[in-house]
Amino acid sequence: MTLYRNFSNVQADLSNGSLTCQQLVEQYLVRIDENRHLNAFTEVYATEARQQAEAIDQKLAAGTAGRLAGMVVGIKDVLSYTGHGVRAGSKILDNFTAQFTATAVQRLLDEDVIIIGRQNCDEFAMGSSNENSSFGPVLNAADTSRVPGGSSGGSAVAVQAGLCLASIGSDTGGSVRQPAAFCGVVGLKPTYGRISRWGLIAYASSFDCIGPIANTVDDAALLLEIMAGPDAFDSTVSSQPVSAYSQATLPDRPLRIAYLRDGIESSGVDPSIREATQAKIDALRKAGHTVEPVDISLIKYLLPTYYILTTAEASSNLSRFDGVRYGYRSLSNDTPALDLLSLYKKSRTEGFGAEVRKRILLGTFALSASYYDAYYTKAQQVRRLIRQEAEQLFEQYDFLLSPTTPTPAFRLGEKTGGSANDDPLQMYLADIFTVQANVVGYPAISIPAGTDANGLPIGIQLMAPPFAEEALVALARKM
Ligand SMILES: NC(=O)C[C@H](N)C(=O)O
Repeated sequence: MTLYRNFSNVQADLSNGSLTCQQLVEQYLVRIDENRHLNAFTEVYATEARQQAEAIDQKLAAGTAGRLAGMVVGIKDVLSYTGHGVRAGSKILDNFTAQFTATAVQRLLDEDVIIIGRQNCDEFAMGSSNENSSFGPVLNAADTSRVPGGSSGGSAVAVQAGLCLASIGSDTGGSVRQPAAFCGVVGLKPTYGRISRWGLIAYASSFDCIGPIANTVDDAALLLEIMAGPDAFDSTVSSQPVSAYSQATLPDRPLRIAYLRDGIESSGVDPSIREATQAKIDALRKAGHTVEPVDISLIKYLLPTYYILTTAEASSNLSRFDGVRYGYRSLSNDTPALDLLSLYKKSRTEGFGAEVRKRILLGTFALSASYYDAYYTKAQQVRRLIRQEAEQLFEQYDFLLSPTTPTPAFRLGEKTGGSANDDPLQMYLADIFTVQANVVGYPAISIPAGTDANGLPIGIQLMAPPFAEEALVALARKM
C-alpha cells in the first residue's frame, strides 16, 4: 500500500474509492508497531482510531464528512484529550487522565481528524533533544544514533517515519521547528495568540504556541487554518480573522527578504547548513526577490532573555504539581513524608526529572525578592528591546531567513553526558535561531532543505511579522 506523504493524495484516493480510512489506520498501526524502537509514541489509540476510521468512512459515503476526513494525526503528550492520559513526558503526571479536550484538538476532531496516539516529548517541553523524557529518548529515523531534536521529538519522528500523516506539537523556543529541521519535515509556529492554548499543559505561558508538523507546507497550513481563531477559554487568543492559509498566494511583486548574516558567516554554523542556506538565498534572488544580510544587534541576549523568562514562568506554572492535587505522590516507605511540606518536597523531587528541577530552581531564583529586578525585570526590558528591533526590521523586510539550527541532528548523549555536562549551555545553543520568534511572538516555519553528506536533514527557517502566516506559508510552499 502507498505510504501517503500529503493529504491531497489521501483525499484523492478516498474519493476515487481506492482507499478507506480503515485501511489507512491499519497501515499506520502496522508501521507504528514496526518502528517501536524509535519510541515516538507513548500510547497508541488502536481501538479508538479504528472506530473513528469506520465512522468517518460512513460519513464519507454519506457525503457528510469534515474537512480533515482521512487525516491521521498524533498529538504531543502535552495536549489534553478528554478521557486519555496526558503526562507531559513526566513521572509527576503518572496515571493522570485529561478531564477536557484542548480547543485545538477539538477543532481537528470536529473536522473528522483521526487521532492515532500520544507522542513522546521532553518533560514539560523542556529540552532540545527529547532526551529529557520519562518515557526514554526518541531516535531520529534518519540515523538512530542521533537525536530527533526537541521538545516535540516524537511528533517530528512520527511524521518522518510515516507513522501518521501529521502531528500537533508545541513550540516555546523552537520545539516544533528544531525537531522538524532535524527530521526533514515541515514545522510551523504561528503568531503568539493565533491558536488557543486552552488544554495545552503550560510551560511558559507568554511564549507557548501550538503548531503543526507535516510533510508539506500545505498540510501544515490546513491544520493551522482549522486550529486557529478566537476561543472563549483563552483570553490571549487574537480575534484577528483567520485566513484560508491553505489557499494562500504571494503578492505579485518582488519580496524584500532579510537573511541573518550570522546564519551564513558564523563559525558556529555547520558548513553544510551554511551552504544550504546560501543556496536558498541564491534561488530567491534568481526568482527576482531582494535578499539582503542583516544583523540582530541583540542576538547574544536572546538565549539569556528566553531562559530567564521561561524558567520564571515555568516555576510558577509547575507549582501546581504538588503531589496532592493530582499525579505522582511520594509514598516511599523507607523515608515516609511526615508532614505536608515534606510530602510536597519528596513528591516534586521524585516526580520531576533533572532538567525540570533545574529550571524550577533557576526560575524561582530569578523571581525571588532580592533578585527580581536584576533578572526578571531586566529580562522583560530586554524582551521589549528585542521586539523593537524586530519591528524595525520588518518595516523594511517581508521575511527573515536563517538556518533553523546551527548543526544537523547531534548524537544521543553528545550534549548531556561526559564532558558536555560541564557546559549545559551547549544544548541551549541548539535554539539560537529559533528563540527570537518566541521572544517577539512572531510566526516562523522550518522547511526541509536537503541533507548533509551523512544524509542528515537540514532545515531553513522563515519568519514573518505578526499574523502574516498567509504570506509565510505562501513563500515557504514555493521554496
Ligand atoms: N520548549 C521549547 O520550545 C524548546 C526549548 N529548547 C526549551 O527547552 O525551552
